[in-house]
Amino acid sequence: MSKRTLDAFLLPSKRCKRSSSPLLEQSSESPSTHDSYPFPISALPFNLDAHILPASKRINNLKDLDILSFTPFIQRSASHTLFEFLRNELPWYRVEYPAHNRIVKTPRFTTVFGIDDTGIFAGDGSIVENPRFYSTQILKVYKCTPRPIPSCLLRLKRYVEKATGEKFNFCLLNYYKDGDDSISYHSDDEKFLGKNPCIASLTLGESREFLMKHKGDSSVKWKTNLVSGDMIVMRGTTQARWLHSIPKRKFAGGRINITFRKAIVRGGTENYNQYNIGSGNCKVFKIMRKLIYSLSMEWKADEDAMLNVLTPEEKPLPSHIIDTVPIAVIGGSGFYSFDALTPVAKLEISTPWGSPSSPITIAKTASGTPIAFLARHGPGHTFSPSTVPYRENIAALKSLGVKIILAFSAVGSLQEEISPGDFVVPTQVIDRTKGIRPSSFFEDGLISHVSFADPFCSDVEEVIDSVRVDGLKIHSKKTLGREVTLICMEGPAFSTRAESNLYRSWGGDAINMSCLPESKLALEAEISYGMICMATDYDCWRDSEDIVTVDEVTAVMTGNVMNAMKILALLLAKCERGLTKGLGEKRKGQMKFSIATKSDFISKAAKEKIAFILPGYWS
Ligand SMILES: CSC[C@H]1O[C@H](OP(=O)(O)O)[C@H](O)[C@@H]1O
Ligand SMILES: Nc1ncnc2[nH]cnc12
Ligand SMILES: [Fe+2]
Repeated sequence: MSKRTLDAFLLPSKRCKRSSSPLLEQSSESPSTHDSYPFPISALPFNLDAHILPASKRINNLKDLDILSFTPFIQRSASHTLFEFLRNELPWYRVEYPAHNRIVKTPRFTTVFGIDDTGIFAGDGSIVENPRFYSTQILKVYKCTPRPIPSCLLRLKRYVEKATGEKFNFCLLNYYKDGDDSISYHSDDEKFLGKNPCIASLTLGESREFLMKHKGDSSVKWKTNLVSGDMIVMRGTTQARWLHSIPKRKFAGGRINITFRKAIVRGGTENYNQYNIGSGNCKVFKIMRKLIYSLSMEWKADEDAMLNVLTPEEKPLPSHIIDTVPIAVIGGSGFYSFDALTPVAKLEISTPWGSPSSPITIAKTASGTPIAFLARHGPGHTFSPSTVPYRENIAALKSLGVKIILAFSAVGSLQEEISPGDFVVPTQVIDRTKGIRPSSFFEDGLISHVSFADPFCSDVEEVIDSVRVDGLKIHSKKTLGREVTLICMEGPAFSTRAESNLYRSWGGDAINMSCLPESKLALEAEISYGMICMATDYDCWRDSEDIVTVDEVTAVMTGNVMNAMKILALLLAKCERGLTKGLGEKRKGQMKFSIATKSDFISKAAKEKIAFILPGYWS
């Protein structure tokens, strides 16, 4: 099985005939290795030859400005796949360095590869003097350890060199993880680049504004919106006479910028490594990369899902969400962010009931379906199960047009056969919350009594029950041959032994604290809601050594992330396909049978408020 990220998995396979120009898989080249790399860097698993567009436009109508603009240089959809690949495969650094008695924190991730013109890498990775270098300098040991350009970036460098007629020896990359990351006004005019350096800058991922102003006259300005796949080449006196910046931008998703440069002397290598790798460790993305790597190595394709994903469109992702978002994922304990798909926006939504637990992240699958992600307890787990703003969460998702919710939850097992690490798909709930959570959208003289006989949408339940992951036990109506009952308790303390045994005597299979009122509110909002539970412990009914602790819940959850991601990839593909066949429509229009209050008695304010989740009922 070839190596795939979640995005790549959702892209059409070679067998999918509907794709006009898919990224063809490249014959398997080994990863690049070097003593200076923190881990081997994968080769490009796809061939970009058919996705390079070398036509450019020259912009030199302002004084001292000379820019070649390629819009785009790499076709849009291929550029997003490349973004995902580089974000996951490269070692990224958040460099901090001392300057003027303070610590400067670089507001973006960076990484750099290359060596200045005085040195070259020999076949064994050692550095030798460049015989073509005309200086009489004798190669001294570098203070830093230069890193050779890995094969994935060498391929890109060759495309760029061919299109520009220039030669480069460095790839310096910036990763702006979201709109809070930025770079202030500067110019790339270091002496070690020589006079009038040529710098090629390639954008991948989210679009960002690129601002330029003249050094001598700041009223002379130029700006452009750099979209994924675009490349600008700054030449001539551009660096000497102009400054450029990427300002912060609210709600922007991730963007990678690759600059190709040519350093002439050794000082260039020292400088680039000091400011873009630093002396710290590469954090965050190394960990994520490992997770995705091992996940994709073990990947077993769901053939059905593979053949039915839609062709990705050849258009840039919009910087703001204009489409509706049909599918949402709610992450529970231990599942606070959704990194496997590229985020395209972060939305702060306010509802008539207030704000949700966290900003809602929007990502898109390869076929372009937007997916919303919301962390139930907040990104830092700051809401207890009793204080989660459930109404705000469901209302915010509904306002985006969400039809299907896939809700994840960490649960205790109440049955011997459900071991920690197993997944459970509940079909029934017993409410053991204490009435302190607002559990209905209907108030203020607008009364509704909806049937909660089926707390989960049977269509979504069926989809969840249809996916299987090798080595993972899933307990469901199908495997157990009966209803699967979840107890939802108030908490925050876990149950007493007497309670735990009582729940077992009631036929409880699993226990959590957060299914309610979430599933009830989803029903009121006519959203098809299903829950995927991950068993983390045996609660306290079994014997004294087995008493549940948060540490245990977190540890099991951490070990389970890979299974959650695998299930999620399959579920998203199935739900996406299901949308075209009516999945997510089952509860539509159902609420009209539940409203008890006569229309004339409902206040205008109450109608307006409820229209946020049920638009059109009284319009
Ligand atoms: C952290 S242990 C108890 C906590 O875990 C579950 O959270 P979630 O359902 O959001 O995964 C359980 O419901 C409790 O809120
Ligand atoms: N034993 C337990 N009881 C309630 N909620 C839980 N979430 C995870 N384990 C749990
Ligand atoms: Fe720059």
